[in-house]
Amino acid sequence: MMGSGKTTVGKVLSQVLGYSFCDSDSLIEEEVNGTPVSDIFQLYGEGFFRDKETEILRKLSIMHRIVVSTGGGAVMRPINWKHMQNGISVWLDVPLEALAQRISAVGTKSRPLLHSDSSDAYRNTYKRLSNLFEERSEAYANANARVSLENIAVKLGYRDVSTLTPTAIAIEVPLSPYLSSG
Ligand SMILES: Nc1ncnc2c1ncn2[C@@H]1O[C@H](COP(=O)(O)OP(=O)(O)OP(=O)(O)O)[C@@H](O)[C@H]1O
Ligand SMILES: O=C(O)C1=C[C@@H](O)[C@@H](O)[C@H](O)C1
Repeated sequence: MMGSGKTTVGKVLSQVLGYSFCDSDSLIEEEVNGTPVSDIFQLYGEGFFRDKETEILRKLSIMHRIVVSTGGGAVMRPINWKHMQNGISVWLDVPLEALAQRISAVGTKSRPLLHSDSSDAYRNTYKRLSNLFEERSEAYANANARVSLENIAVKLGYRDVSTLTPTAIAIEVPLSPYLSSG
């Protein structure tokens, strides 16, 4: 989901593994001459963005030793799963309240599916995230692994998921069954 920390945690994970890191949104922006995602949506529409996203995921899927942060909506196209299944997919499951807090703190301008001029940024963001999550939760569950911030917080004895650092989250990604020791 948007704001779940895919980029932040993904970068830490790539450092731990000694892999390179790529953010699919950034690659799409580069391909459209440095146009920000929000402008791509506005100028060319979501369908254009989604086609670029699929093409970028296809290219990334043949690369090795790389951690990819995808856009939160990539899970909705079956063809994207075909590409993602060349690697190990991880669902970073963050409570919607925490997502809405993070996103409304920085504003929704760069996130076209959440943006509104509502005066109550938290409530608006929470409502839109809830709708998106309802549409997507089944698709997220296709991931090879789910990393639940709520579960990590309970395990570490924290009351609030916002106390969890990106490193504490990255080390909970259950990759050992997939990585060879050689
Ligand atoms: N564990 C964390 N603790 C505190 N803040 C965090 C944590 N993880 C991410 N953040 C903050 O939340 C915001 C969103 O994080 P990030 O950009 O990594 O998410 P994302 O899943 O890549 O989002 P998007 O898909 O919308 O680009 C950033 O401001 C980031 O600094
Ligand atoms: O969840 C989504 O659908 C999106 C997430 C962002 O990373 C971008 O890919 C775009 O804003 C759409």
